[in-house]
Amino acid sequence: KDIEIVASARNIPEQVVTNDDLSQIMDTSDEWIKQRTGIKVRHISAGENTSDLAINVAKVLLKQVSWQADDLDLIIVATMSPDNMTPAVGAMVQGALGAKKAIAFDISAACSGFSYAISIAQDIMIANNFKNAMVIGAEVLSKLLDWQDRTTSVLFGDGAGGVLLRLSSTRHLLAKDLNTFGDLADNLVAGSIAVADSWQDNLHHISAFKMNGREVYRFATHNVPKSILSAAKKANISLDEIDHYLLHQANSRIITQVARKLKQPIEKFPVNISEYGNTAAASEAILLAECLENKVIKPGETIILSGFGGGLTTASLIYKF
Ligand SMILES: O=C(O)C1CCN(c2ccc(-c3cc(CO)ccc3Cl)cn2)CC1
Repeated sequence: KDIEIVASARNIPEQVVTNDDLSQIMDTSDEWIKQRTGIKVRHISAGENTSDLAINVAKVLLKQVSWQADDLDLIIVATMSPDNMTPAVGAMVQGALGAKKAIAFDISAACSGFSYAISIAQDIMIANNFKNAMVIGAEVLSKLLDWQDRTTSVLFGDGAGGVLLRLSSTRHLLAKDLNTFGDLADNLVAGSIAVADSWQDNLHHISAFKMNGREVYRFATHNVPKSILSAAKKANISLDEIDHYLLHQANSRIITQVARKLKQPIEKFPVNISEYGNTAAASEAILLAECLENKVIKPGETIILSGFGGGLTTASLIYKF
């Protein structure tokens, strides 16, 4: 028993914010952002919250298959920017679809979240003999950013993507390598809700994104190749047998460095960061949906999905279409 990806979709806010727009409100430049990150524009919510993007993805996914909403057994949303502590975005999607049979919840693993969620969906589906699942990565990071902090706010964007999974008798998810480095947790923090000194004065304040960019960058260049090699070993395949490397779109220079470290041609590494910025848990979902829609990924080909970021975490999945 295994899982098979049978549909993919993405939903991106219409509003585009350019690097020049940002240089009007903080001390940065189109040149610096493009050169250091690869980002040209990002899409920023004009009022849509994370659940709105996730529900849009869910509806497009169901349109692609003949399933009804109440055929769904499981809905998992990976997000670090939910609408609420409760209800979960997953539950809001379940309610909006009327998918009454589905159990639905969120998982929080930042930029590794989509890969963690697919891995967890596979385990739950096999353990419970669920026939299908919907897995979505959705973020409205703009609500968490400090738009005066040029070291973080220029890097991120909003968006959502997702897949439908079906229980399958043929093998597809050849290996998974999930890791958490909690000792490095403080290097990427967003949305902290502090406790007031005296309980009746609770602060109702959520903290903005804070990142030790140098440390997270170093962490990624060191641990992403390790995670990919570990997954390839578990799948008993060589790196040359992987047709496409879909890395979390955190920074274009990291992608180049990982390709060089793994001695794999850069053509195997699709990049769309120039259009979206870093969309955390939505990043891999959007990239996967685009690569499937543009037929970059062909039937029978093998890909690796590799997420890395907050936690700190890494997560690599090897999937054969
Ligand atoms: O000075 C420069 O060149 C700066 C140096 C710092 N940079 C960084 C640093 C870290 C990230 C990052 C973020 C996440 C969060 O999802 C996950 C994974 C990564 Cl590797 C992205 N950019 C930008 C260019």
